[in-house]
Amino acid sequence: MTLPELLQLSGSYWSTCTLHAGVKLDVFTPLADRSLTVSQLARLIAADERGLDMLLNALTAMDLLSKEEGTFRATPFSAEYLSTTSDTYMGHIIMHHHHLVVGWSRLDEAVKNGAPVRRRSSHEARAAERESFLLGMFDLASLLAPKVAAQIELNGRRRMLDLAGGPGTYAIHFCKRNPDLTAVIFDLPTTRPFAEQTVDRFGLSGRIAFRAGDITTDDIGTGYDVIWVSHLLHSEGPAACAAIVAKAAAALNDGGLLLIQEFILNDNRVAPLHPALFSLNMLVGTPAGKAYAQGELQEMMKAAGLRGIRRLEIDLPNGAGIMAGTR
Ligand SMILES: C[S@@+](CC[C@H](N)C(=O)[O-])C[C@H]1O[C@@H](n2cnc3c(N)ncnc32)[C@H](O)[C@@H]1O
Repeated sequence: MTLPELLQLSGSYWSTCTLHAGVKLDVFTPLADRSLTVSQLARLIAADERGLDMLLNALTAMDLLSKEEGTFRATPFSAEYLSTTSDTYMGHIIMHHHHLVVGWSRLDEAVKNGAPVRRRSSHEARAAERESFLLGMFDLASLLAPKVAAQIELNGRRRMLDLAGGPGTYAIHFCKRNPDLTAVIFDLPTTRPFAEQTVDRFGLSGRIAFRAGDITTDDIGTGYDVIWVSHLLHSEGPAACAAIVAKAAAALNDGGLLLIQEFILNDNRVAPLHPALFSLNMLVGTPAGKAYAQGELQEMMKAAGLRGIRRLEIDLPNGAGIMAGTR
């Protein structure tokens, strides 16, 4: 690393906060299909003109707006991803990132005390935070689930459990891809409205049911041909994860397939970068969560009595990977 790169890294949260403010104030939606002056937009979103002028100029400097003759307009890119009117709006995940900033700013405390410094997104979030978290999961998973579902052979498998499935994005895409498949999304009771709305939007309410419960204490049912566990384990400590994997293995039919998607660390735990940082995200936000190394996941699956444990050859961003094992 060079010194300019170090200083750039240190101050890069300024750009992050500028993006978050733009999304939080929803400046992109009114600018998606027309140009407005600062005063016009300030009236529309009830903001101070001086502050908004600075924000819009900075967003223009960041290539998220264009400015011509004193009027601002969204770029085609920001109209596609940052306008609430777009089907590919990414604002929920950006607002989820925004809610995490306060916790990250106290990372040093979490490291000193080994304890979280913010509310847990899945269990303790306020309504607006829960919405950004769950719909943000939908934003992210929607980019990957069609590709994942296309690369995992589920021929002959009829019943899927999407364990901690959140809004059910993966259950939806696995069902779309496999016409004979039905699915159950298991998640906390507070997730139900988000999952049911999403499933309904895809016209799959007849094939995908929601089952409310806490994986650490409640029954998840039995008789599944495939169980998909995506981005759950990192929120729990090793003992709880081993218990979850064992519970999932026990809920499979003989020959059933367990699939675990996580941000997976190499066994020396210093790479890839995203899982290494994600571990810290779990430190600030959960009592015992962390990113797991591939060897740790393999051990949990082996201890649960699974066979044929392997990492699927599916190329995913951010160090994500999918482990598979058969009962
Ligand atoms: C990071 S999200 C992942 C959602 C989805 N699996 C995906 O990959 O898009 C984690 C999900 O686990 C759920 N969850 C966390 N702890 C849980 C628990 N103890 N019991 C049931 N669900 C839980 C959360 O509500 C959330 O929907």
